[in-house]
Amino acid sequence: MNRMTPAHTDTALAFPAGSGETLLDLNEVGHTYRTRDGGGVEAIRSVTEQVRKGEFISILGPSGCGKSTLLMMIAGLLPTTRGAITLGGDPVLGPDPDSGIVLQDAVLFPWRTISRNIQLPGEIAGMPAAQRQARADELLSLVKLDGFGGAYPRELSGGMQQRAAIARSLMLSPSLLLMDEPFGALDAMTRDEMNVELKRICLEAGATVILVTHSISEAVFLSDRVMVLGNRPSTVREVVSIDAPRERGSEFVTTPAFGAYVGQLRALIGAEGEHA
Ligand SMILES: Nc1ncnc2c1ncn2[C@@H]1O[C@H](COP(=O)(O)OP(=O)(O)OP(=O)(O)O)[C@@H](O)[C@H]1O
Repeated sequence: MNRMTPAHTDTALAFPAGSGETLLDLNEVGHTYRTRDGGGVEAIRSVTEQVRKGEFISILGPSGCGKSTLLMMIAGLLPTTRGAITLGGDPVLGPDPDSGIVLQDAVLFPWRTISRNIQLPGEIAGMPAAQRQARADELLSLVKLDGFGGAYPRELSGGMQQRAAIARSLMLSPSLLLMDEPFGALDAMTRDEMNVELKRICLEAGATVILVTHSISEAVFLSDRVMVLGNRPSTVREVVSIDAPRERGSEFVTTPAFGAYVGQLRALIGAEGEHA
């Protein structure tokens, strides 16, 4: 299985979004939760979509429509009850080191230094110590935490902790990075800064990313394509391509194109959908 190679800036930037081969294939994927009374909650009815190597995809939709459910199925943390998912051509049947995941809470171990937190997936995978440390140093630099490897999580701000969590998710160079509201707990200004950073990190790492967010503006800022889900039981309402240069600075949000995409997505989601 091809793995994303870290920090190959030139290659990643020269590589236009979605020109690569299919990495992730969702084929009529659905999930119905079984309830204790023997009934069921159909969260996702049917999603069919292909994600190509190097793409950044956001999933938007009304609260409770099944965004996290879909992400957990892609991560192999929740089984599909309908359809099938393949990653790099292989069926997703359980958690796979080829998928890295970042959640709203950074979930760093407080008794481990930042470097040792970042190295954890490498330790679990049996990576030799020297190789782990070298990779952690590389990642600390990628997420601009040079010099903080020996610090403990409590010594870092929320945004810095999330950057450490992103670095940890990249430890095993996964093909796919899955993110569920990674900056949802941060204040608005830090969140904007983190989005600029995330865009840079993903382009430098050549990452393929699927992001669940409630924020329309975040989705437009970061994505090559935005998948809009409808109300539960969900299907894909529309997939909107964001036709803008892949390298985006904070000035992108002031452009008419940005405003037009935000308006289009807000109309698609409807009043119940979202905030920004
Ligand atoms: N373990 C469970 N058992 C039964 N129903 C569940 C379970 N987990 C989630 N659900 C239901 O499935 C639906 C989809 O939940 P999910 O968390 O995927 O939605 P979401 O779009 O991520 O929500 P939000 O935007 O509010 O975070 C919801 O109606 C939820 O109540």
